[in-house]
Amino acid sequence: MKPETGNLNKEASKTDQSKTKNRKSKRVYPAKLEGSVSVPGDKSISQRVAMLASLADGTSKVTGYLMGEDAKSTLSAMEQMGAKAEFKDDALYITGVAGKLQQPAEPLNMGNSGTGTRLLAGIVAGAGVEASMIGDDSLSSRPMGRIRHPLEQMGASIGLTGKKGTLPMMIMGGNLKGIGYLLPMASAQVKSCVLLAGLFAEGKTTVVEPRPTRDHTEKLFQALDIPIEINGLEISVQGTGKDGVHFQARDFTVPGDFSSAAFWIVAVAARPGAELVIENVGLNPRRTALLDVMKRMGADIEVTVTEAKGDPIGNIRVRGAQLQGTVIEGDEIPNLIDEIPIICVAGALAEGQTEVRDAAELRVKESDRIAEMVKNLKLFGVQVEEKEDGMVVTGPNRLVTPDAVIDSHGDHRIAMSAAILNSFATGPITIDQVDCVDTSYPEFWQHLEQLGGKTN
Ligand SMILES: O=C(O)C1=C[C@@H](OP(=O)(O)O)[C@@H](O)[C@H](O)C1
Ligand SMILES: C=C(OP(=O)(O)O)C(=O)O
Repeated sequence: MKPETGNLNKEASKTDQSKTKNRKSKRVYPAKLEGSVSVPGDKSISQRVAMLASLADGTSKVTGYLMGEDAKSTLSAMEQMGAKAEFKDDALYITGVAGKLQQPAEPLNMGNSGTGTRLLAGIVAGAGVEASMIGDDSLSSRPMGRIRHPLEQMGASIGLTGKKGTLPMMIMGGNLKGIGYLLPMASAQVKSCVLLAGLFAEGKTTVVEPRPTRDHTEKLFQALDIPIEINGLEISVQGTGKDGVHFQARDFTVPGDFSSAAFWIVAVAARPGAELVIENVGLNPRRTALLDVMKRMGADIEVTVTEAKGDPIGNIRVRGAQLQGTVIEGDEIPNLIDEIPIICVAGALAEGQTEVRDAAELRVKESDRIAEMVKNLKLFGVQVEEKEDGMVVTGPNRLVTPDAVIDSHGDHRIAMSAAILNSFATGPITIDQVDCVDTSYPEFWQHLEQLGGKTN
């Protein structure tokens, strides 16, 4: 995609086919990683901004938008429904449809993005446009029944034509009514889907979460003056019903993605003598539980807040140490859900046991992240025991690069975790299917080299 053109549709429809057929691989060498880096824009926030700015009345200037595949797919889908997106002077300008989405002429191709699919399903159902959604192999194996259930309670009709409640998905909505919904799992995607549908519905929609999850949707509603009430785990939005959705465009700054920073935090925290600064990272407290875990494990971490208005943004300084094992469970899990693969790498290097519990959701991410991490850790000689809802890693382990190819199974976080794992090992490793890294962190390999790594 040429950022200048702003027309993302054709690119998005290309992503899937090329993703499954084009199995790019990377050879990654052991290295001491250190220095300073600035990670690209937050994936969760970028996608929510794309959706809300596309619904708004007027043009929003967005700085720091993630140019990763997931954020591009979501923006393309919004363009297919009438929004205009244009890149100019390093910023993205989105002109919204003032609440009136157009019927897309073609299926919305969501690529690899669970967030894009589930959140946008709520908007599409609420807005009453008829649309179908498709995605790549990984996305087409992920559960969508979790959004069908509440959306159908609100009055939409959701067809899932995949074998097991999976994509392709047909959405027919409109004239929704507000509901009260107790979320069966801690999922910011399901919460956001219901709140976004609720925005269009007649009456009030309330969701209750079992554990606190990332609150970017709520924060963006507040920033856009969309009435929302938050009482602990209970969140309500007043739907506009027949009056239609109306809110004014505004400018957004997307901070660096903490989940991308996590790879470098662990790479340095687990290596005594290494030092790193990561700049301009989003520090929303529902995203940064990894920092608490790393501190518990003995890492030396210093956070400097550079922007305190709204969600804090800041710099993270990490100094490496010999880590100690810890237990990660309960309410902490949703606030580090995407960081668990890389936490398991820290566990392999830590003294004693690192135990991950209550994380069965990992089995329905871009891959089964429990099974894939256990398999990869074992290949490197790590002592690890798989559990239904997590794993127990016993360390410290001397990591030996296996004489095997690591398959990412199309999962960006598995590919990046394997690269960091091997940075502590004995020789070069080949990681297969690395193109998935572009979904969240297209600059990852370049940054790995900038920090002293070697790849080819
Ligand atoms: O709402 C979001 O932006 C996300 C929520 C989480 O998924 P779940 O809601 O499925 O837990 C997370 O894993 C995903 O990377 C992004
Ligand atoms: C699970 C993830 O993303 P999504 O669900 O949006 O595909 C992730 O980025 O780790």
